[in-house]
Amino acid sequence: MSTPPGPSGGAGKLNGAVGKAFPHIDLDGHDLPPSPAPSSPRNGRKYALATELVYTESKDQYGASSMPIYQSATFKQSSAAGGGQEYDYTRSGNPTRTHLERHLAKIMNAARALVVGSGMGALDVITRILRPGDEVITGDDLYGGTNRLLTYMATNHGIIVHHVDTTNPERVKKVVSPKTAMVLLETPTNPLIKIVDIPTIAKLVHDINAKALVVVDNTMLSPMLSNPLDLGADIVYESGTKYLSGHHDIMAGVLAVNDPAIGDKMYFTINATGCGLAPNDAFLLMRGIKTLAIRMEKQQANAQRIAEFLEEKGFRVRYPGLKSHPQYDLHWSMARGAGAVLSFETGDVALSERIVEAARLWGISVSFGCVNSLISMPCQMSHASIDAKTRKERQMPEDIIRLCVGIEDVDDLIDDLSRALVQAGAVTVTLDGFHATGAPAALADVPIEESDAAAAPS
Ligand SMILES: Cc1ncc(COP(=O)(O)O)c(C=O)c1O
Ligand SMILES: N[C@@H](CCSC[C@H](N)C(=O)O)C(=O)O
Repeated sequence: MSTPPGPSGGAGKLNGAVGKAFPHIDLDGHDLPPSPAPSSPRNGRKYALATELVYTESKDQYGASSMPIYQSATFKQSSAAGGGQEYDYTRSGNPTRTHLERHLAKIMNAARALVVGSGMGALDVITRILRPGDEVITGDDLYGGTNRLLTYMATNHGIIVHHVDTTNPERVKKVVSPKTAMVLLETPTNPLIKIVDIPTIAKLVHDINAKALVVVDNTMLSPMLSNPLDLGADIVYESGTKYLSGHHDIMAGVLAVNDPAIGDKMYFTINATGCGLAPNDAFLLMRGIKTLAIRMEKQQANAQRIAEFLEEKGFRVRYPGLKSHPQYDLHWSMARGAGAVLSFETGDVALSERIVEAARLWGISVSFGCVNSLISMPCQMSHASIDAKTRKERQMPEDIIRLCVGIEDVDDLIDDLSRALVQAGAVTVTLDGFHATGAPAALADVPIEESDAAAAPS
């Protein structure tokens, strides 16, 4: 199979990183979608992001090229009075964690970054800023765990949560009030891959209530593709379990801010509750970050090919790298890439289940952002904590299949998906290609190349 051009040429071309002198032109000379100018350097950032990801100035006394793991709970003090050392106890601070936090602050364009034990742990730290009676505005296509934590806060801690369609800034505007303490945004949303206009919402929220905090979950893009602090967010958090670490071998959560007062509040919570990231996990996260650019580039190129393949076959595909995405321009005005998560519908839950279970190379797992490709049914897996009634109200299709694309050979991924579609009965293969076999709305009617047909079971 030949490689089709990506979104406006070169899927996953990281223009901010690749062509910093010419931010709208990638090195192959393709025009790229409009994107914001590279963010202004902060925290001593001198190079393009791909370089900064691997570039660190370790203060290690032996010049170790990789920051050592300070696997120590406590640190010797030089005097009974405490001695004023930087570290006394790992819950309060640890050199490996500090090294990672400084590195993250640099790549997230933040004055300060903090790391905790998971993405949900990061959101928990943020929600502890809230007081009973505070109002939170958030989306109606929200990660299941985020929905669960906000529901818990509403039930047990007197927080009022408004779920609105955040893809429409006017809907957000209608509910912002002096009681609004926080506006929590995800973009692209998961699993419906809807795009939220961060700059417009941040401005309208701050214009109405300057004290309201705009919080962005950047898990779906990572700092490689977006820096929401530069788009008007007050707090950015992400699950480091995903793209940042990239290998599904740790859980981690990352927080980033520019306002030192918010940073101090969050640090207080981390020390007080003991949720800071352990040194060994900090080491692994730091190691993962160094390959973020190259992983992301390959994952996006693969995702683009797969999204185009499924769309060509007649499925309804949601991916911001496709020109058919209704918010394509908005996405590219805020981000430097489309990411590697896409979803598609079959029109039939049982058919979707059969496709998922027929895949071999694609692992049936929750999570995303890893080097391995994953397939899942969000309504039954990652978003199962949102009850069926709420899912229906929020128009989440029960049959939706989510693909989280890894770094494997893309033709192997497409062959495996083709075979799963055939085996599941979504399509049948004849000598002249794929033919729909079931309910028309559920099926793709697609000619495929002979090599794909050969891969399908008879
Ligand atoms: C968008 C999003 N935010 C936050 C989280 C929470 O991250 P973690 O699993 O690391 O707690 C997840 C997934 O779990 C997610 O998909
Ligand atoms: N059983 C877990 C599900 C985690 S979902 C992980 C990830 N965010 C995804 O979207 O796949 C839970 O209940 O939290």
